[in-house]
Amino acid sequence: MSYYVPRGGLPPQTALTTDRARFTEAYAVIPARTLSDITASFLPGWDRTRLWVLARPLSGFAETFSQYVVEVAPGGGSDEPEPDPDAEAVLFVVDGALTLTLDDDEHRLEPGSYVFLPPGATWTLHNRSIATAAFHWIRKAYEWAPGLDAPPAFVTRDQDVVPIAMPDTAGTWSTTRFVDIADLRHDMHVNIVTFEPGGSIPFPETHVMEHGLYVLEGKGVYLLNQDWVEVEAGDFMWLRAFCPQACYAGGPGRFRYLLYKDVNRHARLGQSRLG
Ligand SMILES: NC(=O)N[C@H](N)C(=O)O
Repeated sequence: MSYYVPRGGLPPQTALTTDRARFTEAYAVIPARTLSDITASFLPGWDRTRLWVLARPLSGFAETFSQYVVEVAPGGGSDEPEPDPDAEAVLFVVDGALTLTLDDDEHRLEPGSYVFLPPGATWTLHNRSIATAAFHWIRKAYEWAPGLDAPPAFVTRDQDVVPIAMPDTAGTWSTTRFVDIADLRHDMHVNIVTFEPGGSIPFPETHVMEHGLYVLEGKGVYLLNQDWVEVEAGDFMWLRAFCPQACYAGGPGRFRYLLYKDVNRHARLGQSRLG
């Protein structure tokens, strides 16, 4: 498996400023080279760590998630990584080696490692190696549902999960699912979508679920609302609810992205006009 790893820095002064960056009512595109030193920030409680915030709720409670790419230098990390007791999270490692403690267990994470953390999980994360490590961190306020507990934490790897081919696509479009879709304790899915060259989403999927799409590998052309946008490894797309979406994989290799999606809960009701 190979995953794009942002390196920061700054584009050279000779670079053109035209790029594919977009911010519209329905979606945003953050091209890979936008993850420069200028747009990095730091977090309280984290040592020798910087991050790029790719997504966050923008208009009150209308959006559901936040997403970061986090870079941890040797000796860095956190003993108190998550300040919000309601936050659930997925961590997906793209570079280097990290040591996770989860309750009393220690896990060595490597590129492809995937961690689900329910709200209130007891965890720490450190880089005890001599090289920089990087991971994606997707966070959401967990929505409790009557009669259901929060799902348990787990650690797995992209390499160990068999992708499920979409029907009638001859295997050119598949999804690596890290949780059972029948497990309604989960209110978010973070999957990896893979297209072989020539694979496509051949219709404008339009649905209430929001998305964060981080391109891990390859390139493609993506329909976002009314616009076709070329995207490549390291680019991030933020899609609001209902944003129509389709794509063609560009080849010559696979086109893969990490996909966030909110699922399995009632739509919040608007404010009552009665009384
Ligand atoms: N843009 C996407 O990859 N969307 C997925 N098919 C999905 O919504 O599950």
